[in-house]
Amino acid sequence: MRISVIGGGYVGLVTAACFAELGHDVRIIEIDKRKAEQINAGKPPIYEDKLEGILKQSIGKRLSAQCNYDGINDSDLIFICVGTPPQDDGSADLRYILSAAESIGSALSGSDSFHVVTVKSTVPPGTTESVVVPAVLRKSGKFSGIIGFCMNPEFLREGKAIDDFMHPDRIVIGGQSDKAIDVVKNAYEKLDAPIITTSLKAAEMIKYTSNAFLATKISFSNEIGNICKRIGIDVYDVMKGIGYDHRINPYFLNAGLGFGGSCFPKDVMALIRLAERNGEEPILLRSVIDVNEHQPGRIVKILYERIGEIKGKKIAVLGLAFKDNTDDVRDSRSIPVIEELLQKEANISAYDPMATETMKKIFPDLSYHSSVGDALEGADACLVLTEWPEFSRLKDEFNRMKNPVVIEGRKILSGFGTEGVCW
Ligand SMILES: NC(=O)c1ccc[n+]([C@@H]2O[C@H](COP(=O)([O-])OP(=O)(O)OC[C@H]3O[C@@H](n4cnc5c(N)ncnc54)[C@H](O)[C@@H]3O)[C@@H](O)[C@H]2O)c1
Ligand SMILES: O=c1ccn([C@@H]2O[C@H](COP(=O)(O)OP(=O)(O)O[C@H]3O[C@H](CO)[C@@H](O)[C@H](O)[C@H]3O)[C@@H](O)[C@H]2O)c(=O)[nH]1
Repeated sequence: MRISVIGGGYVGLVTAACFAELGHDVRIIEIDKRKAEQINAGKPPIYEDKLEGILKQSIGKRLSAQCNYDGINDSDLIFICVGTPPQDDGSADLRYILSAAESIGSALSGSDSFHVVTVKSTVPPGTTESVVVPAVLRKSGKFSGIIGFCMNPEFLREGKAIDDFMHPDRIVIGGQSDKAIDVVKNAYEKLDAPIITTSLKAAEMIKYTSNAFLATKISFSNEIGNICKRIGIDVYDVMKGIGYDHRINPYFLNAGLGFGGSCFPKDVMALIRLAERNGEEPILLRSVIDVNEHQPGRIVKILYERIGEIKGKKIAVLGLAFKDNTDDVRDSRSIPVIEELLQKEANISAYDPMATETMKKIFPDLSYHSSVGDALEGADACLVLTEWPEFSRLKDEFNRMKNPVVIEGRKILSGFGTEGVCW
């Protein structure tokens, strides 16, 4: 099958690489010339496990990137994977979606064959119908039915994106017609996963609901963790105890600094705005955000309780990425922690296995180190902010600190009597 993927960012690149791996001919349209060149050189602009290997195998054969929309009228299936960042009020900014839809429409204007335009970006319910369909039809000069429309949300996690794409729990396809849905189904035919077909709007809502539910589990664990901390209970024991109940399950119950990344905070906020605009009071979703906003401040409060005045002290910060196995720092929980430490005039000594360069764009003046040991040298305290597995193996490195005060965001260290933010 011939597929075009609009947007060569995280989701676009992973989607394109995986479809190429599944044997399709894939063209990426990425307006950022530098990114398109990097992709064509087999160098992913983002770090993602296994991505570079797949890219190198496919590029120039079944996969290519370009900056314009030329030739997409050859494609049976076109995926829109552009960003939907938050606006100032938290609602989703749909300008990239609109612009991509208009460009697709113009590019399809001369074509006589059937194409399916599929939104993979996370968009508020109603967007495909009210923004994408009219823009594509207007610019192409075609009628509904000549072009098919689907919405196929993506559930990949950064750091595990290739495996998530290739082994999904389910594939959700919302569509206007069976004919359009069948084209999308065919693209995935080599994958072994249940396919759920719905309306366009329901598919869009499934994505927000999935992220909001997972974020709710995390905020719930954090609230229980905060109570546990007060009364001397390890919340990780408690969550293990409830996670064996199959109605609950053990996933996404890890308490700590809360959820970061480019999806959960933005998508829960967008859902809140959607509810409000439709006259609903999203009481629970607001609490999910409230709990999340408070977690980073807790680690600084514990730090103050342990070492007193923070001004002028050397604080080692281990972990900058929003989670392990990525160099992505978008909405990382380390950002509010570092901001508060800087406000209190701490000297920050930072280390991350992968995210130093990305974090330098936000905090250029921190003292960054290339090893944990160097970051810990002479430190008055250490905060562990990201759940990198390599931190769980740390031992002698802590001997380089001035004071053995180590406070963890997530429970990954063992055997040091370290303290956690909520246990
Ligand atoms: N990052 C994730 O893990 C993840 C997972 C699932 C879903 N999503 C959703 O997928 C969407 C994309 O997220 P992302 O993280 O890949 O974003 P991103 O910002 O990394 O990538 C978007 C890319 O689209 C390009 N672009 C913008 N307008 C364009 C246009 N008109 N034509 C061609 N290219 C254009 C940008 O230059 C950028 O490279 C968002 O809606 C996001 O919520 C993200
Ligand atoms: O028990 C947990 C699990 C995760 N987190 C944090 O939650 C955030 C998000 O983690 P994760 O979901 O693993 O990463 P993402 O790449 O943001 O993936 C989420 O967001 C994507 C974009 O929408 C979806 O596609 C995925 O299904 C969804 O898991 C990170 O800050 C994690 O540290 C916790 O605090 N506790």
